[in-house]
Amino acid sequence: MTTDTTTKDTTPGAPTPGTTVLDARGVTMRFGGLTAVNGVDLTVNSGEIVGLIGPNGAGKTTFFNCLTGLYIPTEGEVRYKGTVLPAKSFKVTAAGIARTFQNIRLFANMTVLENVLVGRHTRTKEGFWSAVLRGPGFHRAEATSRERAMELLEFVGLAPKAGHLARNLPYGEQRKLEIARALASEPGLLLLDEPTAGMNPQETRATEELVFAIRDQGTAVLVIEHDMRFIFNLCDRVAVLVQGEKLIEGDSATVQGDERVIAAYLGEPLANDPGAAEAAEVEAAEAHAQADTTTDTAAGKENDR
Ligand SMILES: Nc1ncnc2c1ncn2[C@@H]1O[C@H](COP(=O)(O)OP(=O)(O)OP(=O)(O)O)[C@@H](O)[C@H]1O
Repeated sequence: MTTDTTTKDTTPGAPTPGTTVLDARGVTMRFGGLTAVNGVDLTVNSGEIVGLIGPNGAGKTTFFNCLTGLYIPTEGEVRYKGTVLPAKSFKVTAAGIARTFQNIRLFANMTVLENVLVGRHTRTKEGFWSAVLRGPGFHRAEATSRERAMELLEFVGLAPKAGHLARNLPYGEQRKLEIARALASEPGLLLLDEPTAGMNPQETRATEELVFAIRDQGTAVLVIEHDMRFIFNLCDRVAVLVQGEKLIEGDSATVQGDERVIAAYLGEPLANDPGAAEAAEVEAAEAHAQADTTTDTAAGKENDR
């Protein structure tokens, strides 16, 4: 795996830096009466790593699910390279968006190599009969897939463990394998949902290098993460979700220094935030009740005399 964090892909056919890969507009997702994501706009350009942060329950994973066809947004539109995405996750993967999940979802009893090969299926043109009859076309395609899968394992540093069962890998390597499997579909955009959750500092640092290398190979990245140091080191741009709405978006320095972001993480009420009116009402009611109790107590003391 290369650890060069500065070079950009200059091979022919690589996307022009700065072109829009993902364009999400007004994405809203409601579950009954709960609005988990509310009118969120977000773009990711080629050559970029964009971070999506926010407190627990802010709507980050729901937004990811809207991007990958797992959920059909109640409102809004998601375009990948200018085309509106189909509302089926396998079609979204075929279009060029791959993802990893918050909780590792590997095929535990398959080998490391087989897990990556599963990720290749959207890029394999051989059909059902070819697989059943196992003709020369099938064997050629299988050999190409294995070669590409081994390249990816080399890239993430797991080639020596290609024959191991996935369940026997240490945690950090299982996360790497998930990334390799996602890359096997040759995505133009990779969505990572909490890629460093449960990792030690060395594993987190290695993941950072891996994400830079993925970006340098021409894949744009959108990443959800709670580890702020990781996010602010890694991302060109960071968007903050709070209670389903985008609070702010900017470079790491801007977002890190924004008082509203700090307040959102500390749980302080924000000016103009979605729950501010209700919080103010509750506070006023509590203050009123407190005042009544004080008066009653004073009056009681008066009557006791
Ligand atoms: N399938 C669902 N049905 C009903 N409510 C849901 C569903 N999925 C998520 N929610 C709710 O939507 C809100 C946003 O949840 P979501 O998991 O997207 O937040 P998050 O920012 O990813 O949180 P975390 O950082 O804890 O993973 C939460 O109130 C959650 O309970």
